Amino acid sequence: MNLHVRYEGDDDPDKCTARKLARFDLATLHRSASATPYGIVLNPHAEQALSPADRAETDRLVALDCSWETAEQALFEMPGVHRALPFLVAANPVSYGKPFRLNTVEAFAAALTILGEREQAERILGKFTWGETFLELNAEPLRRYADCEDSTEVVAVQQEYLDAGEAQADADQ
Ligand SMILES: C[S@@+](CC[C@H](N)C(=O)[O-])C[C@H]1O[C@@H](n2cnc3c(N)ncnc32)[C@H](O)[C@@H]1O
Repeated sequence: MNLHVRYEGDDDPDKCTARKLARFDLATLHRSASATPYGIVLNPHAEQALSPADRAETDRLVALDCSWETAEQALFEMPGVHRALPFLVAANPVSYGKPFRLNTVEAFAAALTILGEREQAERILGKFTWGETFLELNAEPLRRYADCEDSTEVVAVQQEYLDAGEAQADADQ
């Protein structure tokens, strides 16, 4: 799939995973929403979860690279099919262990895996020392999401992980 990034440029450029992908010609950066092509927009505020059914939409994936402080709903206003990623855990050094808080390359890799493009997911993560850890940490949920038919099934699988997390938190109290 073709990877596109609406690049806001307000995060540490040295740690920016989108810039690194672009340096290796693995993604294309766009400086404005209007310059960003239509695609499946990876948007944590979206109402619908990404599922394998979205493969039929387009062969373009779009992420918004900005700091989490500015990642409000309004910044995501761009044309496309907006989808949230289901429960997955970050493996990058900035947000290690945090659910839903993936960086750009992790979000692309998760989406590619759910959409059946596992090799491309491995290729982009291969540029980061911690990249393989993301696939290891999330091996089971990624496999299960990729086996789902549609968004309703993905949400049902996600619920199992959320419930398990709550039960663990209760047991720890
Ligand atoms: C907020 S930026 C932070 C990027 C970071 N500066 C970097 O260098 O990778 C991460 C982007 O990945 C995508 N993303 C992350 N978590 C997501 C989720 N749970 N659902 C949908 N998209 C997500 C979104 O496009 C989001 O804007």
